Amino acid sequence: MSDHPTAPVILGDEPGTFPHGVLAERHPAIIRQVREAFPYGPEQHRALDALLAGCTGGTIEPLPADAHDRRHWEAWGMDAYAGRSWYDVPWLWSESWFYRRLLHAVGYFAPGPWQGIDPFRPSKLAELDSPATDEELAALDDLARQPVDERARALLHGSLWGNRADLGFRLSAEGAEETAAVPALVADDSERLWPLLGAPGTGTLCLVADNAGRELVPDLLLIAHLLAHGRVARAVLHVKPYPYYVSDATTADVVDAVRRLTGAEGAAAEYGRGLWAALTDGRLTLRAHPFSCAPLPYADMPDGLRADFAAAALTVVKGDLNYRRLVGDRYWPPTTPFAEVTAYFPGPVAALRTLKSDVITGLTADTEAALVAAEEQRWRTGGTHALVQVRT
Ligand SMILES: O=P(O)(O)OC[C@@]1(O)O[C@H](CO)[C@@H](O)[C@@H]1O
Repeated sequence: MSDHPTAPVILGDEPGTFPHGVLAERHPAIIRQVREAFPYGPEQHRALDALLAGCTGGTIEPLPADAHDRRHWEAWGMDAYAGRSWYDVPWLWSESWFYRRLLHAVGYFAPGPWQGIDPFRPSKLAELDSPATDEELAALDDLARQPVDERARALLHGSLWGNRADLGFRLSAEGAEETAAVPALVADDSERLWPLLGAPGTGTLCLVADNAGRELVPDLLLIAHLLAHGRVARAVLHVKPYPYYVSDATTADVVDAVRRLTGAEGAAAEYGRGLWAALTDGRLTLRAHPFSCAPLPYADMPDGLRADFAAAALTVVKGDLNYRRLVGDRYWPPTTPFAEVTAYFPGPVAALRTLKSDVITGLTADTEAALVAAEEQRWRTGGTHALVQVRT
């Protein structure tokens, strides 16, 4: 990273910027949505009121002394940021902190009747049960007639564009439209991805999942296809240990998605049965590492997680937030080489992401110029562009 060692870390302190809008508007909207989703009691409403006041105008208050994960948060910077405004600490940190505090407010971690109740489950299920999901599953019957490699390419693109289905993003992206002036894919290394899987039937694919529902389903279809055709021997799917960024996938969401597939008809059901069998016989394993909800970049990952990624032939990292964590949540010059900012990653890595925040690396100067000419800086956050970037 020699050329760009000091790209500024993104904070949320500047009114009018995307990060400020997330803290000042998106988080209050999420609190409203969660209040409406469940008949929470007075204690939870009071805690949500306090969170609303704190996250929009207050300071960071440490977790209670008996919080089960206090040790993690201490290691992740809680004591250093305590007493500071949510807007003045790294935006990545304050966003993660918001979801941790929200779960505290609704009693997600405390022993009692609300323990383990995902406040985002109603919206996740609504999406999984939607007619749009039916249509996507029905389309798999046509895809089944394509050659195996074509199917792999189509499923990769399904997984990529599935990342637009992010329920938090949709809270603030009404009206985002496709634009034809510049290509939808701002970087496309997808043909470099396949050889990294190694000799058929030998390698392990790690997939770091992002959203549940209409993103997780195509992620699972891609894994099912690669396993069924012996393209990889094993797959490891990393999910979140607790609800996060509204629609991020947890183990419960994987189970819901696989059941949605097995309960469908035709090719979709076949994929579902393949996934069920792979989970049962250990070819597909799930991981829910605490660091998956950490407010830090992957460059700071602990050794256990590092070993997991090091053992994979390829790690596919899905989505916008994971991209921010992969390259570092900084205002990089857009032409900063992706390979440089991911040089620390312990093995080959591919990012599949639709662009929903300011962070970007690995563009050519021509692509950046075309994007700016057509859209000024809106291409960074509109969710209408995507990328596939690979570091071998
Ligand atoms: O990671 P995902 O689901 O693709 O996107 C998450 C997201 O909606 O949330 C963040 C802002 O809160 C942004 O990084 C991005 O826009």
